[in-house]
Amino acid sequence: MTVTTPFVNGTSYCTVTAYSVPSYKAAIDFYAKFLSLENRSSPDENSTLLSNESISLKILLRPDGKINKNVEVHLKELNSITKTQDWRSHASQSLVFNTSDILAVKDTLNAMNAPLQGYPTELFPMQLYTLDPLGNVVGVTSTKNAVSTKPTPPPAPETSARSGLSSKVHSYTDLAYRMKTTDTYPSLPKPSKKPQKAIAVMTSGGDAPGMNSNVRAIVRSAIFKGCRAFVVMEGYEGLVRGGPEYIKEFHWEDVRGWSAEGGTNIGTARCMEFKKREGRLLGAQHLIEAGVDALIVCGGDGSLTGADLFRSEWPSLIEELLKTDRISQEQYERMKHLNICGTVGSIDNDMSTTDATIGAYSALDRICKAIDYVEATANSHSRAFVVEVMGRNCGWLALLAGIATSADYIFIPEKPATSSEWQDQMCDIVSKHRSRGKRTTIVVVAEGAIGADLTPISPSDVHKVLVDRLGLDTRITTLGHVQRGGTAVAYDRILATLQGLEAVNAVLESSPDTPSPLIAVNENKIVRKPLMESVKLTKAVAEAIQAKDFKRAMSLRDTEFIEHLNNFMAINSADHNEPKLPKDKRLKIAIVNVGAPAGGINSAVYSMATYCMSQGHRPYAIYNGWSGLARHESVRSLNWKDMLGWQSRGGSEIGTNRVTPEEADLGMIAYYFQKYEFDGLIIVGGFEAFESLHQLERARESYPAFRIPMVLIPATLSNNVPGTEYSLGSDTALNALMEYCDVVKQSASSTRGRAFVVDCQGGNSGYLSTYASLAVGAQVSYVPEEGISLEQLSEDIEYLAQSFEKAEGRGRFGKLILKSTNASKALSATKLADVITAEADGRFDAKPAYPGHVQQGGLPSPIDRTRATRMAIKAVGFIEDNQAAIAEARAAEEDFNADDKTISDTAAVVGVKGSHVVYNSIRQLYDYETEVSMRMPKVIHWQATRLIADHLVGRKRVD
Ligand SMILES: Nc1ncnc2c1ncn2[C@@H]1O[C@H](COP(=O)(O)OP(=O)(O)OP(=O)(O)O)[C@@H](O)[C@H]1O
Ligand SMILES: O=P(O)(O)OC[C@H]1O[C@](O)(CO)[C@@H](O)[C@@H]1O
Ligand SMILES: [Mg+2]
Repeated sequence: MTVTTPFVNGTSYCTVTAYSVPSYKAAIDFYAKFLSLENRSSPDENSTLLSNESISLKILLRPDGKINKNVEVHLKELNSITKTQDWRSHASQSLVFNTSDILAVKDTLNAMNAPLQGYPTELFPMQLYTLDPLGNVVGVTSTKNAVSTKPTPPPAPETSARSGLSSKVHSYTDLAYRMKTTDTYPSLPKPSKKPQKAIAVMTSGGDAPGMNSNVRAIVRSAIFKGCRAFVVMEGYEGLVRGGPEYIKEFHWEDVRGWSAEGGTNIGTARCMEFKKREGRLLGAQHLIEAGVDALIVCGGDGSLTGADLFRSEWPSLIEELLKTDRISQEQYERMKHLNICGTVGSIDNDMSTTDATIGAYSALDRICKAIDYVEATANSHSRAFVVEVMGRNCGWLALLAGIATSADYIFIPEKPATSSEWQDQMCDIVSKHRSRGKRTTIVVVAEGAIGADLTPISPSDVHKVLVDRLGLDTRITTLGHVQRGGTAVAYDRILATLQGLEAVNAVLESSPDTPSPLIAVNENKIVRKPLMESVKLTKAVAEAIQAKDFKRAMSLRDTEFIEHLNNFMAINSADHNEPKLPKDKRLKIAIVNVGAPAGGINSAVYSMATYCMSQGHRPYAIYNGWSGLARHESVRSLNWKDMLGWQSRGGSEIGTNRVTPEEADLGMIAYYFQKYEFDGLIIVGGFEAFESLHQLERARESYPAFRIPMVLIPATLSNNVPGTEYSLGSDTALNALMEYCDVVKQSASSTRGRAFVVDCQGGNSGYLSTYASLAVGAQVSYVPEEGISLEQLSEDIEYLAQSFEKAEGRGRFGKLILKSTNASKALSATKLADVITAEADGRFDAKPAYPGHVQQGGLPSPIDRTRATRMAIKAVGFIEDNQAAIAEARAAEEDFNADDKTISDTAAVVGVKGSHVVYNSIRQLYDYETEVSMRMPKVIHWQATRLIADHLVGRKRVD
């Protein structure tokens, strides 16, 4: 090791270079120790890892004795300097090294001329550099040991348990780092006087992608909470059969790697016996025999109806079991109460009170991909396709697929029509589309589609009409079980995981008086709903349909379902029908994309424009962002035919760039706004779009043209726009990254002891890494909000090593480490992989992997497409609703007061917060809720998700 330490009293800088250090951790620790300023030391950006075993570290002090700002920022990256959680404080904090500190350094240096903690003296030659006030080196004095500029290799090890380290060095490393040797897995339940809870999970009904994530989360969370975890194999069939073959205890390792697997690994069935009391009686007996006192059922409406019935019957079932001596008095006493909880798993999305069921978005993904494929062949032949999708009693899949693929017509059970009505309607819209130049026709038919007289409508009925009445060359495609196949999309993995955790909490918290809960999701929030009422509501929909009370059926569906249906009808009719609004209410609305491309941007433009047309507004696109407008007057009114296919296309059809209005030319932009007489503006994009809205809002005082309602639809894979928990594109990116990780993980699994460090995009936001790590079950994720603390890194390496050790004999499992690019500028994924490999010391190795711009995704995910439609229509609604507020102010030229809250509220961000869609004024967001220099919201909504991701893989946090 070579250490050079230039400094003079009270002046410029102090450099430490440590070469050929036997271990990275040793180098850092040595460095910290020798400065005697553990809390203030850090390498700077020039830190280089020379090889697996060498590192160069440097710290700079400014002439005024303060640490250079870069270094300050860097402090959080390589050593959590102030041990504070608030990483942002580093950016503004000045850490002052005063003269006495520097003298202390000098003394320490001198003291270190003696062998330090096992390092031979010759490894620590030093120099004092004398600097002029500008920081130039004007003199060099060598200390006792002459400096060696060449890296000196460490001495050969004498004896060591770990190759490459001398025994002394080894002990130094261990001592200095207090290497964690504790088991990082949550401990299994310890014997306790209190009876341990035993929680069982089953999957039931049709399998759904994401069920495995649900089971994994329930098993691990139950164990983590000191309970025993059981699985019931084959759904209710397993309960009825009973015994250890069907009701099995599961351990932590039993669910390893399950997130990336489709279907359900614990089996499912449709069990007729459970529908009879005798079957349920057997089920109760078997549960009691296994000692299970809480049951979590992951299934659809049928399964949860069964669960609800089971719980309500429980007292009478156990009474009977006791009376007939099938259980003991003691078992009876212990099991007087059965806790039941539902996590809704079904591709149909047919359960009331939840926005989504586990598996529904995966099935939608399969459907949209299939329709996207069909679209190409349909276009080539100018054909019509009738696509049948699943959904026995629920049209959600057909409806959302209709929106996401801009299908021409859909059939859903909730909105039946008489035979002549649907035939006329379908033919009318299809022929209008055809006459305007559309070469393809896509009609989506839900499996449960019915006419007003309740007779089923089959794909061949539809086919016949398209052929007979319109003469279209028509084909039928029945997607069938392909829709349930494959691995879960990120949303389902995450939803299933979060619901699993909440289900365990719910059964542990519930008492005999609490109604059984169902774990639901409303917008972005996991919530508990009463199971019985949800089941009742769901049944009521089917009953209303049977009673031909379709209005009621629709009113019983979630408001989001109704919103989607109205949206579909509006964008589908575009300018083909008489506009809804009277002439005096019709507006000129502009849309512009700002920032990097993100999945769903085109869908937003398409939906905004078609919805505007249906309302009677005139939609305009500003091409190529603000610079396009300022330089080339790139404004065009959007017409329907030009946008064909945009709903499902990736990238940005109207072009985008990062230039803000002030950078482009605010004056010119205002001039064009005035020229085109825009009544409203929709900006779609990420942080630059956010900045743009802020600039335009602030410029209202000087430019009357901006005194119009303006709204931002957040769209960026970084998901860092203040005012929303969700930005368009973040789901597409998450899926792209997740699929990449699945592939890389598979490769890692094929090589013994292999981990991959995956470099993730997202700017200063760790959202993508965090959610991807939850979706793929990554062992570790590093994000900019936390940086990479050396202690944590050290802990993680040991934990990974243990984790590899534990996986031995249980099959091969590759491990993933997800690192946001900005989590550390010094440690790229490559360097991090090298450091980890060196520190793992032969126990495993790490390789870097760079998905890069693949993360922007190809085609937008169905979630991004359908949310884009929803947000675009909400954005147009915002512009309509705010006309009056701003029009008045506009008229009062003289006294225009941009600070008036009514006025400033007319420039807002539309976003999702918790369980609501909200509009937040840009002023409020920019002034109070944004860390502008970091391009981040002040409050990160997903902090808890990081802990959950860690918790589910058993990663231990150092602080
Ligand atoms: N009314 C009921 N009483 C008792 N058990 C029931 C009842 N309804 C359904 N079950 C049980 O739940 C199982 C699954 O129900 P079903 O086939 O309706 O699927 P599901 O849970 O609705 O899921 P999906 O619709 O996604 O396939 C049934 O096979 C049966 O064992
Ligand atoms: O796989 P099975 O038992 O044929 O059931 C098919 C049914 O299951 C579901 O996929 C889920 O309920 C329905 O959409 C479909 O009607
Ligand atoms: Mg069902």
